[in-house]
Amino acid sequence: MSAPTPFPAQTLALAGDHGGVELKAALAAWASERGLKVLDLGTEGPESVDYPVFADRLAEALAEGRAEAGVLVCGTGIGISIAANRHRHVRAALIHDALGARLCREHNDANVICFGGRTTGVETARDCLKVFLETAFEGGRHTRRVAMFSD
Ligand SMILES: O=C(CO)[C@H](O)[C@H](O)COP(=O)(O)O
Repeated sequence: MSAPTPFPAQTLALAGDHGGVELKAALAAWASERGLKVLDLGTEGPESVDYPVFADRLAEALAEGRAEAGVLVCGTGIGISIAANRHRHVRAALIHDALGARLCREHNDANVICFGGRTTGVETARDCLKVFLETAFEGGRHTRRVAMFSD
């Protein structure tokens, strides 16, 4: 059931706090069915945990080449995206719709997509993740701007 993807992600890492645990599980199952390797970095259950820890875990997995793309989920997706973007190699986008999912790849070369488990439904998040994985970075004028993130 694997589909060709212009975003060369073979392994998708997922992480999140207790506010995102159910959405993360649904997205992990979807990604696995789609033929992606899935690296679930926790959290596993409903016990309260601190989302920066999980943003850091995912950033480390990307830096070490254990995954090429990531999904982060907390209650709103806000805190975990802020935490993830403190890492220079992470370009994390908090996404609510398919247009955002497309544009964060085309314009921003996002390598991590973030969702709110308390704000975004499973179906919407799945649609957004599909678009995210199927959309290539456009390059051109956006290359210069994205390079400025790490200057
Ligand atoms: O969305 C989040 C951060 O942006 C967290 O999931 C949220 O703050 C956790 O809240 P609580 O401890 O009340 O479950």
